[in-house]
This record gives sequence, C-alpha cells and structure tokens, in this order.
Amino acid sequence: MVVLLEGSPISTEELWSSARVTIGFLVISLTKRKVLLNPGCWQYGVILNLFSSPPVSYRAVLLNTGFWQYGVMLNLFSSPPCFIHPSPVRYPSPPHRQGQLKPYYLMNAASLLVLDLCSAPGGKALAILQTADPALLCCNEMDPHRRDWLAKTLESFIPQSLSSTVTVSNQDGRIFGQSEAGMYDKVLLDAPCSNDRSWLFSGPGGEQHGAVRLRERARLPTLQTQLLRYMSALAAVRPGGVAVYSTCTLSRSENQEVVEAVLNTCPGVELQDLEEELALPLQEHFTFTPLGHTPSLGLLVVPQQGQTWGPMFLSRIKRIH
Ligand SMILES: C[S@@+](CC[C@H](N)C(=O)[O-])C[C@H]1O[C@@H](n2cnc3c(N)ncnc32)[C@H](O)[C@@H]1O
Repeated sequence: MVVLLEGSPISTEELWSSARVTIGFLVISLTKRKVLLNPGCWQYGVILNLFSSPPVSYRAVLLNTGFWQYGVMLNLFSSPPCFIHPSPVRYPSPPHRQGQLKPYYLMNAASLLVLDLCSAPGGKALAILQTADPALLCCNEMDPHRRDWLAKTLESFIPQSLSSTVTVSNQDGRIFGQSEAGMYDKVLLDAPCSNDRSWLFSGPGGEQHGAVRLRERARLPTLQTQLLRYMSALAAVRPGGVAVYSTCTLSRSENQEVVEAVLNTCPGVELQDLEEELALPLQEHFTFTPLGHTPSLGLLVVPQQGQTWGPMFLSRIKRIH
C-alpha cells in the first residue's frame, strides 16, 4: 500500500529511509499527486518507427487528430519522430507480429529529452537510433530478462540493415568504464530508480511489497552514484564527451544528491547547464523545475494537470580530461 501525503514537493528522504515503516510514503504536492494517481490522464508520446513502412501514414493520421511533432518544436532532432497530444489521448500499443517491424513506440514524452546509450527495455535506444545517427550504439543491460526484452524491442523496431550499428552487452554498469574506458562520445545513464509512477501503482501485494521496495529504494542512491562515477559512465566517456544522467523519480537523494556526490568526488568533470538548451524552448509544454535558479544540478520535469509528462530528472556532465 502506498500512502500519499500533502507536503513539500521533493525533499522528503527521511521518510523513505525509515526502516521501520512497512508501507511506502511519498510526500508530494497535491497537483502532482492527482496526476500520478490517475493513469486515465497520463499522456504518451508516439514515436514513429522510421524504419518500418506502415500501410497507413501514421504521421498524417496523428497530425489530423491534433498531435504535434515535438522534435520540430525542440529543433533538437534531425528527424522528428515524436508526436504528442495536448490532451490525454491514448494510442493503442502495436501488437507483435512475427517478421514485421512495429510502426510506432509509446513512451512518456519527457523521456525523449535524453539520449540513451544503454539499458532495457530500449525506448531511448530507439530514439537515439532514429535521431542521432550513431556510428555505434552499445546497449548495455545487466538483468537477463530485461536484456531479452531489450533484444525484442530492437528486433521489433530496427531493420536488419542497421544491425551492425547496434550491439547489446550485459555488463554490470558499475564497472563498465573499466573495460571500455574513454571509448564513447556520449553516455546515457538512464538509471534504475524508484520510478514514482510504478511505485504508486504497486497494486495488491500490500505491505510486504512496500517493505521490499523501501529496502531497495534505500540502496538506490549508492547504486546510482556507482553507475555514474569514474569507474562507470564517466569512465566510458572520452575526454571532451558528455554523460547524461536521468531518472524518472522526484527523489532529491536519487537526483541532485547523486550528481552532487559525483561532482565532488570526480576530478576533471564539469556540470553543463540545460536551461537554455532544453527548458526554455520547451517550457510551454513541459513543467520544469527549477527554472531561473542557476546553477542547478539538473532539470526536473514535473507532471502537472494537462502536462502530465514526467517525472524525469536530467543532468549533463562533461568530461574535461
Ligand atoms: C530506468 S531502466 C532503463 C530504461 C531504458 N533506458 C529505456 O529507455 O527503455 C534502468 C535499467 O537499468 C538496469 N540496471 C540496474 N542495475 C544495473 C547495473 N548495475 N548495470 C547495468 N544495468 C543495470 C535495470 O535492469 C533497468 O533495466
């Protein structure tokens, strides 16, 4: 069971770390609570699969039904694959058909603000392949079941001709940078996190489930820091390259505090400002916090009524040497 309380928006870590509680507590503002508790109002971005040749022109259908192309507005992608709707219009998930590529992928549009270099189930990997034209995309996932899921996503969306561009590996991300030090221009660490949406919907299973998740949650900041620091993401990126750290939680200890810990302990890295590049051009459509409070350790997309994208935290770190 999950109990929601009204309170300050984010920094309530003491509650999470209390080992005595067998139910989960999330303190969150009323508007965010309403959004997160009401899946009926959740919005999904529709990423067209440019590799498939669907019989229907989904692009035309989407535009005719009030969707807009968010890649065009952001001017961030070479091609604009993602469509979102101003109201919570739901597109059905395309079924798996043997030997056929799926025409589109559904995901929280806030996720598309980052480029993913690794990990299941592969939504950001797909976005990277469609927009960033990488010479090589290495998708790393440690969990074998999730790696199978990732492989299925790639099989369902990526044509054979691109198969040599994508590799799938199964290393522990915490030591990835040791074996492939400085090999990558860009690394996305879309980290395992407490995932506020799925936390709220842990469903029947009750207190026991909540207790396990609380214990897991307490371990996350350490895991996230290990994944980001110099043995892993920041070691795999070459000097001059960038690592993006992202989560889908509002938790300060999994977001800003992880970034702060890494900046304080890793020499030769520099935090980059995302406000001008991302938050300002998109503020009409996404609710970012903080805005205008630089320097900040990252940007948080906060779900609101009518703009239910997020939560999504983003921080970009450049490796100087
Ligand atoms: C938030 S999910 C990634 C979602 C993905 N980027 C996407 O867009 O579909 C985080 C993933 O990290 C994986 N993971 C957890 N610990 C890991 C580790 N030590 N090394 C590598 N992957 C890990 C989890 O199994 C999970 O699949």
